[in-house]
Amino acid sequence: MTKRGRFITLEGGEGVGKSTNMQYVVAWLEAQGIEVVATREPGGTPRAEAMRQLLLDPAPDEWLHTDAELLLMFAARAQHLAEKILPALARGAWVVCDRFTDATYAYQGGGRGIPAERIEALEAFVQKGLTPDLTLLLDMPPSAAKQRLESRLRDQHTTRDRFEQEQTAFFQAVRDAYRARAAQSPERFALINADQSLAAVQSDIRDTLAGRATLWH
Ligand SMILES: Nc1ncnc2c1ncn2[C@@H]1O[C@H](COP(=O)(O)OP(=O)(O)OP(=O)(O)O)[C@@H](O)[C@H]1O
Ligand SMILES: Cc1cn([C@H]2C[C@H](O)[C@@H](COP(=O)(O)O)O2)c(=O)[nH]c1=O
Repeated sequence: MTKRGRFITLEGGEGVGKSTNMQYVVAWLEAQGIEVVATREPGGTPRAEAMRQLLLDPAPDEWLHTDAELLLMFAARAQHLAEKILPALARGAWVVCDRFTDATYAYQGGGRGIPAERIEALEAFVQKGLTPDLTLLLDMPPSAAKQRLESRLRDQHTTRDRFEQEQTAFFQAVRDAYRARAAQSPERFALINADQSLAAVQSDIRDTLAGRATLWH
């Protein structure tokens, strides 16, 4: 019988380095001879990416109800799980995902103030018990991450999406919620100090991947 693959997620606020370090994680795992499926949320499949457009579109004259935002996050997740994540894990591939349900607890829970019980109900309905095997939480103060984000937006000539337009208090609440979740589940989370050189961050990530016994047994 094929052994189920592992599910690794990267989490953290805006601009902390998730996409940059995602590439590092994928390359490191592939160097160990592992088949890796790299993906992201919201999105990861064509229909889920269409939902991402609705969620991130800053459309200045329109608003999105917070309950609609929450439900769309889980609708995109249901599609992503069925079409991509679950089949990959079943055939033994490892899935590395840029954000997953911890982002919902942090942004819709911490940021928007939606009660955790409502998120838990949707999580149980959509995920049916699936949780990541390891979550790398890239943590740094939002003020420092904002500077990185702004320089990336300048370099890439892109504009802020709907979440990136939020104020400092929102991002502080997101960070607090992430840290609280990491403290509740230390066996799943690795808290990585993202406020250091890229080489130092990647060294911490490498040590975490190599040292997490639950991934390898
Ligand atoms: N440790 C680091 N030190 C300095 N700059 C970094 C570091 N890590 C990433 N960066 C730079 O910071 C910017 C943001 O990084 P990245 O896009 O990977 O963040 P992100 O968390 O994926 O952002 P988002 O939340 O918007 O998806 C990029 O320009 C990247 O090159
Ligand atoms: C999965 C998920 C994501 N979000 C937010 C967080 C970010 O602002 C965007 C995604 O953009 P990124 O540049 O790809 O990080 O979506 C959220 O609010 N809730 C979620 O569950």
